[in-house]
Amino acid sequence: MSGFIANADDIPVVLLAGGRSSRMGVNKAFVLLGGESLLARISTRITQRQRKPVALNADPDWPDTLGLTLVPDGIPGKLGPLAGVLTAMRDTALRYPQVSHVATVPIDSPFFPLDLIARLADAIQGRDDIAIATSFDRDHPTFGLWPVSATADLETWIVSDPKRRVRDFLARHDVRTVKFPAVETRIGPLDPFFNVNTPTDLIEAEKWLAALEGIS
Ligand SMILES: Nc1nc2c(ncn2[C@@H]2O[C@H](COP(=O)(O)OP(=O)(O)OP(=O)(O)O)[C@@H](O)[C@H]2O)c(=O)[nH]1
Ligand SMILES: [Mg+2]
Repeated sequence: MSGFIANADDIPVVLLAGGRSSRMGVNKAFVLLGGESLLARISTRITQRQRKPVALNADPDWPDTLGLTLVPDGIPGKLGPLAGVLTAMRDTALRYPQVSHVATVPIDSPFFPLDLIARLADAIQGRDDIAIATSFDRDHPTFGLWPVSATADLETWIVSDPKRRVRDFLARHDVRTVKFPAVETRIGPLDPFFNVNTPTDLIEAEKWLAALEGIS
């Protein structure tokens, strides 16, 4: 579809926190980085550029949403990150019926680019396009813009595909990838999508945070 424009200001954001945090051993959203929980950091960072209220995809008994609207998965069984994406799409269709896309941002990447949603939105060329972030030649599909028009396809695929690999779902759609550059720090280049999955990652994230002080 030509002439389609995805306006970043119209795109709602859903933070993804519906995983098991099995590698961290405790709920990742509440581990502290620089004295602040990952969830609080991500929430503050996203609201710096975000106009619409931000929702949180997490378990229904989540202890503290920090004022974000809680949107638990509708399908049981913790079927992986795309279960969170599906929840985001469904919630968007319900609450913002005019909107073409929803953005997802996981709660475990505290240095994600501030221009993330604007740049992903710029890459969208049609109402049905997906846009995902890449850095250092790696895709980061949990940082994505997802067309609400793909909801039915994801609903069917997620309960029928035996492997549920994100790249297999992406292969069913038109995907735009957007490259984000490394962030220069005092100790070298940082991948803006540095991911905190383990206690060791958290220690490394503290180093990056210190190396960024006064920079971003
Ligand atoms: N809704 C939902 N989100 C998920 C699910 N699995 C992972 N996610 C989210 O997808 C993002 C990437 O997942 P991971 O980094 O592997 O996080 P995780 O699954 O909590 O951690 P591990 O158990 O250590 O793999 C995180 O923001 C998770 O919260 C799921 O089954 N349902
Ligand atoms: Mg992760």
